[in-house]
Amino acid sequence: MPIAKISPSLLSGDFGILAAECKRMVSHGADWLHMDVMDGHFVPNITIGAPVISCLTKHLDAFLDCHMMVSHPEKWVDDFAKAGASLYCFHIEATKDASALIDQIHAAGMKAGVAVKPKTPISTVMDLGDKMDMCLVMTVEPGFGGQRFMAECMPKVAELRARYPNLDIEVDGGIARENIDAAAQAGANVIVAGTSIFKADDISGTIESFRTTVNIQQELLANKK
Ligand SMILES: O=C(CO)[C@H](O)[C@H](O)COP(=O)(O)O
Ligand SMILES: [Fe+2]
Repeated sequence: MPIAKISPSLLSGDFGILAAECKRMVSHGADWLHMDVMDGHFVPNITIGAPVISCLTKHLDAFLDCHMMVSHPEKWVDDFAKAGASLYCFHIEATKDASALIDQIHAAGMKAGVAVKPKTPISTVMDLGDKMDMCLVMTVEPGFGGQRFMAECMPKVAELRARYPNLDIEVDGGIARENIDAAAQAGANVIVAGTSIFKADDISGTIESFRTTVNIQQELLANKK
């Protein structure tokens, strides 16, 4: 049974003090740290690249969940591996050979994730379930934080969970206390949240409530089988 992993999105943090923001999230109970990498081409925004990850890993020892919103994801695998990224999650829409790219990521020593945009059918990644380490089902159009959660993506999570009971399934975009139940009931166990965590009055309590909700639902799903 996959356990909850809460991965705050640093996109909502202060990039001027990024290492301190990462440490702050870990001190509040974050399991992973979600790093949104945007190239201004795959998505209409630019954030950070491998040099920033490389600087960060000198200051902290944390699981870096890198969400690669980039065209040509094959190009950056070695740079991110050298920089100390833990998980390299590319978009299925950005590559012609996802299976070969997963092999490349594994050979470089990272875990491999595959992301799908809201309008991309889950069938595009269904056969990769035994090969990838994680599937990211986007719940907003990638590119910006602070958008509305798209509940209509939940059937994709449920379909993937039904076929792969042990796969890490991540949801990303607009996740908050109001919709964590829907995400967890569908079967998501890796929760990305930027706005709702960074803006919370009680950050530790928010992270803990996401974790509890996911773990309860995972147990229910496991007992249903
Ligand atoms: O991938 C992303 C945007 O493309 C971010 O991870 C995501 O939007 C998280 O921020 P928020 O919780 O504020 O929506
Ligand atoms: Fe993301």
